[in-house]
Amino acid sequence: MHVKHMRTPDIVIGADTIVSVDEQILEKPVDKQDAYRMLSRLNGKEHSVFTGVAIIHCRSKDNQLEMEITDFYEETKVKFSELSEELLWEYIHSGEPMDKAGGYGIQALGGMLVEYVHGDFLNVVGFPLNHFCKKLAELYYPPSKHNVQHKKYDSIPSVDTFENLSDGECESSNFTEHKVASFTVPLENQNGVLQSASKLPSKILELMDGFRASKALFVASKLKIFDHLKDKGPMKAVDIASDVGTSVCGTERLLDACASLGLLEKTPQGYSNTDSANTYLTSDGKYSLHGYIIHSNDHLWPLFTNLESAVKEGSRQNHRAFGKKADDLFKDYYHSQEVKQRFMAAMHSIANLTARDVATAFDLSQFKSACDLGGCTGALAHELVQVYPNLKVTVFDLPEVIANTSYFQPSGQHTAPVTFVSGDFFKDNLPEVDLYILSRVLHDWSDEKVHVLLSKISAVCRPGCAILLAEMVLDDEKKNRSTALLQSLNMLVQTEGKERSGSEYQALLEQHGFTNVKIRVTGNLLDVILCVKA
Ligand SMILES: C[S@@+](CC[C@H](N)C(=O)[O-])C[C@H]1O[C@@H](n2cnc3c(N)ncnc32)[C@H](O)[C@@H]1O
Repeated sequence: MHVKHMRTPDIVIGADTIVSVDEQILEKPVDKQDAYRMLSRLNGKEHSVFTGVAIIHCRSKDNQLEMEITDFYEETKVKFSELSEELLWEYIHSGEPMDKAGGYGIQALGGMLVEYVHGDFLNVVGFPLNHFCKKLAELYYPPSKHNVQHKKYDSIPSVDTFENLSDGECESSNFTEHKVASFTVPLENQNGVLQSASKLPSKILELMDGFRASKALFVASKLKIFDHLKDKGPMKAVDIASDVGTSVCGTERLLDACASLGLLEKTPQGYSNTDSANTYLTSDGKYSLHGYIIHSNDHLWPLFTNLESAVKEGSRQNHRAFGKKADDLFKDYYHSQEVKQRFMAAMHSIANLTARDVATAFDLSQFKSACDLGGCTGALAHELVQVYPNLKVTVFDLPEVIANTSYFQPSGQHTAPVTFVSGDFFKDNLPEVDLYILSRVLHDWSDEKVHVLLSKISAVCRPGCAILLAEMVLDDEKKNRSTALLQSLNMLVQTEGKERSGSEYQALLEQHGFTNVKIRVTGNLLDVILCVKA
């Protein structure tokens, strides 16, 4: 680009921090409910998005041009993806700010909300640098038609006009190298006429790539790359490889893949964690998903490899994936300390992420005692006693689990009201309490076993006492967000249970004398059902 021939202009950028969507100007951070409502309205529609209002003063000297651009609106059309609650909440929980240029973080996780951009991608990100540089270049050296190439980028989101500003001299500018990593061939033929690109089934291609993307995330997590980069400045691939003990060429490719997926930031100085990698992918954060990612890699991946057999046979595939068939999945998990620890860490990470929404879905302040049956590490129990300081919570789980809970206890927290009791909820006596909690427990079991468990609870539960279920609740047509329906496949490959609809849970509960069944869809990974013993 020709800008390098001129003096550095004196540039003032104004109002760059306003993002306006449908004449709604977002100047302040919005809370997640507002964000949810606002984004829901964009579902599957095309919208004009105006961002990056620039006021530019260029002083000229020595025969160079003086320029002032005050009105620099550039209209860009953005098509928002078919938004599912799952996507929205994933995004909202990512903590991406809503209040500044690039307001919905389109260059990072926000990109998943957007199907395509007509116009200038950078304009949606914030200051329309692309157009600014183009205008400067035009003013100094009007471009010949052949210098303008049209490219199609397949990064998220798809962008249909992202002009190449290079003139050949700067073809490998940092920008083209780092921000726009993947694209297909130029679409202009020799006559300067755009060839029509065949319409790509982007959704399908994305799904075909999905397993590679998952595996890249899993391997980077296993190698603790996100831990390694936490709280550090950018690092070069060669240094990361040497610290982690991996090959330089393999590490570089993995890091580039992670950067393209928005998990890492890549700059000329090296690779660093994105904010969401720091929050969710390092192993020690409160909301770390590390445990579940490792479980997904080591346990779920081999099971999903046998999905075809699971579908043909309609049953779990532990014997094919791991060469043994235990009576139930928990015997599989608890046969070795390593597998048990991994499973508990996986449960712990999801429980931490969901506990606040589960605990607050209903007002539980009337209950004085609760028992979290199959409560595992006690993550939900600890959240409950934070929210309801007068509630005493007992975590009831198999002896192998209870013996292993100390590792997962929060430090520096008042933990007195949570107690741990070991037992088998199918066989042993259950504690007498006001509220029985079953979080991700019923989905592990067949209707037959669910009846056994519910009848045991019903027998010990006094009138007015209650059951709280936390599960991914399907809707009656089973047309939920994909997370829930993929979770259904998860249950098929590894358990005798299944995800159920609200009506199915209601019918099961009512058969055991529980009435007034209320369902709250939280928007988090788990929904909540409360019912009372008549
Ligand atoms: C899918 S995990 C859910 C853990 C936790 N409630 C959560 O939501 O994170 C199921 C839990 O049920 C426990 N469990 C399975 N069978 C059990 C039994 N017969 N008696 C007591 N607990 C059992 C498991 O050990 C495990 O902790």
